[in-house]
Amino acid sequence: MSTAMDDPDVLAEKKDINENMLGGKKVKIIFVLGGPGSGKGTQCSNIVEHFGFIHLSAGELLRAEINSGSENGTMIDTIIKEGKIVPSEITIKLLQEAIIKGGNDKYIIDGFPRNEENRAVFESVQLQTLVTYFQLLQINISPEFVLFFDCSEEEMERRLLGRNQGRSDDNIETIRKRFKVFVESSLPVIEYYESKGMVKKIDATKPAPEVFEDVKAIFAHMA
Ligand SMILES: Nc1ncnc2c1ncn2[C@@H]1O[C@H](COP(=O)(O)OP(=O)(O)O)[C@@H](O)[C@H]1O
Ligand SMILES: Nc1ccn([C@@H]2O[C@H](COP(=O)(O)OP(=O)(O)O)[C@@H](O)[C@H]2O)c(=O)n1
Ligand SMILES: [Mg+2]
Repeated sequence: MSTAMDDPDVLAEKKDINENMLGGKKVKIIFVLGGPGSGKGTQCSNIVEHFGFIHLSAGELLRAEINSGSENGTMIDTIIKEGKIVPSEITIKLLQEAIIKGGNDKYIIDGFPRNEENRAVFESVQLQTLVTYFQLLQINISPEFVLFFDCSEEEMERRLLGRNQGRSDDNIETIRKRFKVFVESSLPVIEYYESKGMVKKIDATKPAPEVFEDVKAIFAHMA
């Protein structure tokens, strides 16, 4: 019986993905979590520079989606301004597209999963991905580990108010809402990974170069 999987175009695309993007290697994923302003983006840039990962920021992908004028843009914009979490299907689709486009075998994903739904839907989509169309993609279902930047709210607030990137959510009213969402929805995800012994916690209140020394020690052990 002939299926879509036998379509020559589909087969050619699968072959390209396998040969050009992944070289038969498993795709490794590390989640970088921490409150708003804890320094995720800053340290991810350092990790890219020193350890050859591709950095995907869920928040940046969502902001790019707003700016691209996509049909979901207005809805995403409203949710971000309220400090709430965008439906997982949208964020995961953007992440998956970026992973496939990235053509690398190691990714640091920053700001994701931000709630239990993010985590559960990502796992189920990865499972489907493995057994259906992208069976050659071998994306691991669970991250290698979770890097958690632990920082006080007082310090995070100071950093966000000084970030000056013109973000619609870096105002005191939205910042307070984001802190609440972090405590109520994101910390439980970190606790979940902690219960599995997968969290590497870093004191992120220190100056950025000192934080990177601790990050380096973790990644050096990985190599
Ligand atoms: N360790 C640090 N100490 C002081 N300021 C920092 C530190 N790390 C990052 N920053 C600054 O704080 C702001 C938020 O950092 P960012 O990396 O964007 O955090 P996140 O992605 O977690 O929100 C930025 O203006 C950044 O330059
Ligand atoms: N997994 C995610 C990540 C971000 N977001 C949204 O995007 C906003 C900005 O995320 P971000 O990671 O860029 O923010 P920071 O923690 O870097 O300050 C969040 O406050 C959410 O509204 C989301 O809905 N789901
Ligand atoms: Mg960020």
